[in-house]
Amino acid sequence: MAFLIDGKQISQQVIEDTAAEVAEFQITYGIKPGLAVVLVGEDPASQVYVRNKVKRAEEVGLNSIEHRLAATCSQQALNKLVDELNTDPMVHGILVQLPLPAHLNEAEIISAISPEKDVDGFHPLNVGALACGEASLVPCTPLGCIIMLKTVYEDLSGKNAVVIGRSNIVGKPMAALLLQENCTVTMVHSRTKNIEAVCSQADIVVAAIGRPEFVSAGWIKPGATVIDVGINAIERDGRRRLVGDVDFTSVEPIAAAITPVPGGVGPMTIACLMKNTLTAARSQVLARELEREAG
Ligand SMILES: Nc1nc2c(c(=O)[nH]1)N[C@@H](CN(C=O)c1ccc(C(=O)N[C@@H](CCC(=O)O)C(=O)O)cc1)CN2
Ligand SMILES: [Mg+2]
Repeated sequence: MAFLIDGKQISQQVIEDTAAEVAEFQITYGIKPGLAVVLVGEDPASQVYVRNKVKRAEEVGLNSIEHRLAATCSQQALNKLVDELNTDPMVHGILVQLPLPAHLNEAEIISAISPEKDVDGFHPLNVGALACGEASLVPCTPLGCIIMLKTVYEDLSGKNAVVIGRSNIVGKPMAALLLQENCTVTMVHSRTKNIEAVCSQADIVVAAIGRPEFVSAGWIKPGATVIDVGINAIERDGRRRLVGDVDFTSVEPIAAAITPVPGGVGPMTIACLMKNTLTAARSQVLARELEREAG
């Protein structure tokens, strides 16, 4: 039986640590770090995630600001809101919930967010900084995966890690972070040949492909650690269920450690957003102090 990497418990610790640091920040600087969450439209899953983000932000003591725009809102209106948030000194972090309705250009909006307030770590400047090993604001889901992996391994150096999926939100930044931890990293995707054989060599498998229960027992080396980023709603036995990208039932007896779905990576994503907001607030306050000193 594998060790269950408990995302709920680990995320609670991240939340508590961040709350303590937020309280200290407020004492030192006399302001609360501010997080603005922008939701466009009424996608039911996005509404749940945004509600949870706002709830967690309040719990850690952030100044939480929520903006809701209609699904029909124009690119111009969304750009205008982002511009206003960029210049608002009470806002240190800006998050635009994805996916956006199809008529809106996601890349343009992500690039419009000021890089120092980009708590999702999706802005091209932050992506570049991560590639150079210099990032401070890194995407929340991969950051959460690294924190979970560090509860299993004291040192990730030299581990063979395979990342399944090459999305900008998870796969690519995940590979960059694992590389920063000195793992030997392989990325596999829909065009990879012998994907199963590649995965079965891995000490660490991170599955982020968005296909329910795609990774099965034959893909996993006995004793490997499996991080399941997938959140897929399926119907089984007439009931709606959430399953990951990993076939938990067949993989769990083979792996040494595994994340469950739900209760694994998901809660870590939200906890890391709180952590990133504090990081962003600290660096903005420091930058302003330096500007003042320079006159
Ligand atoms: N701007 C962003 N958009 C999206 C991101 C993101 O990081 N930034 N990630 C995902 C959605 N997401 C956060 O936004 C997210 C997804 C899932 C969870 C979560 O806690 N899931 C629970 C199960 C929830 C349920 O019951 O439906 C779990 O896994 O236990 C948190 C955050 C895409 N968009
Ligand atoms: Mg992919």
